[in-house]
Amino acid sequence: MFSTAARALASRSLPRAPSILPPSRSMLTVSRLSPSVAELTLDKAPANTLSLEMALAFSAAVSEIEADPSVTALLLRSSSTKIFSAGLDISEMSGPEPARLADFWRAIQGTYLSLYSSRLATVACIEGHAPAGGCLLSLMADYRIMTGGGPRIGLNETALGIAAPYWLKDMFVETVGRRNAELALLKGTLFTGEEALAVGLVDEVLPLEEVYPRAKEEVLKLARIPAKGRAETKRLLRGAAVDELLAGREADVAWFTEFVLEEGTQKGIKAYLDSLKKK
Ligand SMILES: CCCCC/C=C\CCC/C=C/CC(=O)SCCNC(=O)CCNC(=O)[C@H](O)C(C)(C)COP(=O)(O)OP(=O)(O)OC[C@H]1O[C@@H](n2cnc3c(N)ncnc32)[C@H](O)[C@@H]1OP(=O)(O)O
Repeated sequence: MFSTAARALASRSLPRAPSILPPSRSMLTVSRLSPSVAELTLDKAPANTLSLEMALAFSAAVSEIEADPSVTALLLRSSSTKIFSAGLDISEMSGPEPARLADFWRAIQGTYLSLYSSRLATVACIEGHAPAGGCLLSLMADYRIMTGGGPRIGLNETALGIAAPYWLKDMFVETVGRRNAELALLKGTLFTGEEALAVGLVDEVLPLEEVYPRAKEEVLKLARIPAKGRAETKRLLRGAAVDELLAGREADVAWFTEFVLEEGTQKGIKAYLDSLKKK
């Protein structure tokens, strides 16, 4: 929906090196809820983490869905009711090969560029945990419905000793407001559904069994809103943020790779990965 030039720039910057595997569709499934509504299901056990291949497959799937003019809306969900997505695949950042690490970050940027700028009406059905990059995926949607009680959502980067990139931080600030964002980002808060609703991070909270039916109902409703007006409104709301990342994409890659490759960061990443595996 954004300018053709911006789109071309976005796709030209995606990894093209021969060492990169082609996007695998086995980590995602795409189906139709109705002739005009697609459903994209994250299906990468055990935690739907965003590896390089997963991030590439995600953007490719969104672009493919968007390329079909009969589709006006998209429902994003997970095949697991326990984990929506556990965020970035931390093993991509542990002892990484620098060129792959840079491609990994370009691919993560690509997930944002593909969904946040989408012409489609988008709903995230968050039945399970959505920390960090999992929260990022849901923030790129237009509407979020989450399970109450157990699962957590939020940007916990600070608690892990890292910082969210500016484009993710900005999307969070836009969603929950400046003060709520400061409090949450500085502490690395992971919210329950009810807490997330109170700060505006999600739009509805329901018992698990009601989340998917309600998300389907909402996306089918949003699909009926006139597509052209919606697409232009989204461009007016989000275009500047998307253009800012497009213009500074490689600087953002440099920020990320330098930070991750530092010795101290590597020690922290390894310790965190080990703690996850020992759980
Ligand atoms: C952390 C340093 C990163 C440095 C980057 C530097 C700067 C960049 C800043 C950019 C922003 C980063 C955003 C991110 O997304 S970083 C990732 C943050 N994610 C998390 O902290 C979530 C970690 N996971 C959990 O807390 C839990 O898994 C859970 C989501 C609450 C679910 O718990 P549970 O149901 O108990 O499942 P398990 O914990 O047993 O997990 C199953 C399985 O999956 C592996 N796993 C989970 N999360 C990740 C992950 N993010 N990356 C890689 N692997 C992960 C976990 O180790 C288990 O594996 P095994 O079955 O083999 O034991």
